[in-house]
Amino acid sequence: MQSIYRGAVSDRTERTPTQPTDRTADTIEWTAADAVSVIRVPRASDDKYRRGVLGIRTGSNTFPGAAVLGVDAAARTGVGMIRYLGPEVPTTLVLQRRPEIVTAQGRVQAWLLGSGMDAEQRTDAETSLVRSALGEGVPCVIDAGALDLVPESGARTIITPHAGELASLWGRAGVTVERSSISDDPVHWATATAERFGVTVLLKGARTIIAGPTTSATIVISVTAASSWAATAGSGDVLGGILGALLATNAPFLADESTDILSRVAATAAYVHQAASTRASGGGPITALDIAESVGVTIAELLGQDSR
Ligand SMILES: NC(=O)C1=CN([C@@H]2O[C@H](COP(=O)(O)OP(=O)(O)OC[C@H]3O[C@@H](n4cnc5c(N)ncnc54)[C@H](OP(=O)(O)O)[C@@H]3O)[C@@H](O)[C@H]2O)[C@@H](O)CC1
Ligand SMILES: Nc1ncnc2c1ncn2[C@@H]1O[C@H](COP(=O)(O)OP(=O)(O)O)[C@@H](O)[C@H]1O
Repeated sequence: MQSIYRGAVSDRTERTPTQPTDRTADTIEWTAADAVSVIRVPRASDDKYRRGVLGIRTGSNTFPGAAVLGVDAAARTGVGMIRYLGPEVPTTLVLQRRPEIVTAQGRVQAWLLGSGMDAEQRTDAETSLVRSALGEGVPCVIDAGALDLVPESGARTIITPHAGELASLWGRAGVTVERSSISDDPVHWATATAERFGVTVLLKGARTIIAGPTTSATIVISVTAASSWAATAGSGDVLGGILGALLATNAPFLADESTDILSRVAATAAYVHQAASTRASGGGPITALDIAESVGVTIAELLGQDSR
């Protein structure tokens, strides 16, 4: 199996940061072989629970589509079961699209939280349900409208902001930073955020950057999109679903709270997302749902390239 260190150092930065980090980051570009090393193929001894159950609290009556997109992408990434536990409107739409989804509460191996939520419109009841998920001690993906709760999250958390959401996260912590500053130096800001908030950061963009919080794990990972057709509404909600499914299926390997593994899982989600976008696009325009629909065949092709 290829090492994550193969593919090597593309930019080594030593800088005086504007925020408290002095970490020197070696950035590697994630490869198909790296992604394959993280995708868990079901075995004869597996059943739906052994494969992993993903809990999803996403969507709102304002943004129900985000829930459908994330659920669809997670289902196509491959997971034993999805428990979708959201508001009424998205629940109806999710079940119309995917009757496989379970809407009853129960144990999960990972949570996907926040896509399609609006922190300012969230009810107290919804906030307390998200808090309760964060408090369960299972690995979590925090996206979009749950990012305000990052300071309350545990160690095994991956956050998936775009540059604007990351600027807001720092703003709430009392540090003003422009969205454009983050886009101009995503490696720095992903690293600084991971250290400041103690979470694994997947900073979205044409070049997605993944950084973990530990000072010992100095590797920062990049995933560079082959084209920009994926810059379309709901594309990030699809990424959240892919990541949630990969997190749930890798849950047995996350028990040691290794943040390095979280970075590998996050990078694989970004890789699968960009590969599925490329496959769906074929050089032309795509919708977010097109990306989700091509995830299964994209993973099959990745596994077919594996030389193990
Ligand atoms: N199908 C679904 O259900 C979908 C649901 N989605 C869900 O929506 C939620 C919000 O996520 P988001 O990333 O869209 O908004 P957000 O982070 O608040 O950034 C807003 C920034 O954009 C800017 N801006 C706005 N309009 C602009 C314009 N025309 N041209 C230029 N700029 C413009 C605006 O700037 P302003 O207008 O204030 O100057 C502000 O800076 C989230 O929960 C997500 O999951 C999405 O995934 C989409 C599909
Ligand atoms: N210029 C670009 N080229 C390629 N991919 C992009 C580009 N801009 C954004 N993306 C990708 O598209 C997705 C957008 O996510 P996000 O900003 O959360 O949108 P949404 O909230 O509409 O789902 C991310 O996966 C991001 O990496």
